[in-house]
Amino acid sequence: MNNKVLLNLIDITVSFEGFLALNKLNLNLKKGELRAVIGPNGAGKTTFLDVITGKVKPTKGEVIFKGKSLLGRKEHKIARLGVGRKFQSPRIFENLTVQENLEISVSTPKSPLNLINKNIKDEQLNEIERLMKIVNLAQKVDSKAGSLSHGQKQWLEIAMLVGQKPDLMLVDEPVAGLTDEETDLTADLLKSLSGENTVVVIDHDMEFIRRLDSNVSVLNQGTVLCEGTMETIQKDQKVIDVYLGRPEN
Ligand SMILES: Nc1ncnc2c1ncn2[C@@H]1O[C@H](COP(=O)(O)OP(=O)(O)OP(=O)(O)O)[C@@H](O)[C@H]1O
Repeated sequence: MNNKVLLNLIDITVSFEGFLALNKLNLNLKKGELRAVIGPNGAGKTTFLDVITGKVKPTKGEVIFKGKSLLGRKEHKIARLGVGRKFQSPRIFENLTVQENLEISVSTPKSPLNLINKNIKDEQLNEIERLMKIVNLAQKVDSKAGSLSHGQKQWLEIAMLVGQKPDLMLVDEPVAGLTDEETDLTADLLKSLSGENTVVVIDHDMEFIRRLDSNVSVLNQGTVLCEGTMETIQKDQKVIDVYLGRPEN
């Protein structure tokens, strides 16, 4: 892993008709880093992702990605610059096979036409094989994506995201609704992707976050309350008061 900063959020404020969803949020990410972002409901986690992807325009502040400001850029331009996002519920093509879904993700330009024309190069087929192994779906290549378990659908979508080779992967609540075993496998998968990939993961499941073994940013009321290893944040009284001390955590 190198120490190059990939993403820099500086004093980001987002106001929704006067309500501050983000309030002078500062956060830096290094290339190759895996970062967990946690915090109580309404802390601003989704808004934080929305600012990076360009869905929400900050009222104040600056977002620097690969040395360039993202402010004022359209969502698709930011995606093209190398920001990929996985939403909470899988957005896969249920009627296509696992292989076909991955063919779409690695095809350039991205279009189902490339799939219909079987416009897939050898190196892309190799990449698909590699991705299927990473997410443990090699036995399911010809299965319709719709027939996969919820966990397998999540992994397929993660593989599709990796296949697009983004410089930054944003992963929103990947383990909601997964079994304990699937949750552990998802943590191991995301861990294995870091180094090569820079990954931000948002979730509420503390066992999952612990297993990621990454640095954690705790958001509260639109700002970073605490940052550090799981050990560090668990001992922080502010974090205990606003988040970890609550019975559901
Ligand atoms: N478009 C909007 N208009 C007004 N308020 C909004 C809008 N989007 C979000 N908010 C408010 O901003 C705050 C932060 O919301 P956000 O969804 O970012 O929190 P979160 O940490 O992702 O919460 P959760 O864990 O529940 O998903 C919340 O109080 C929410 O109600």
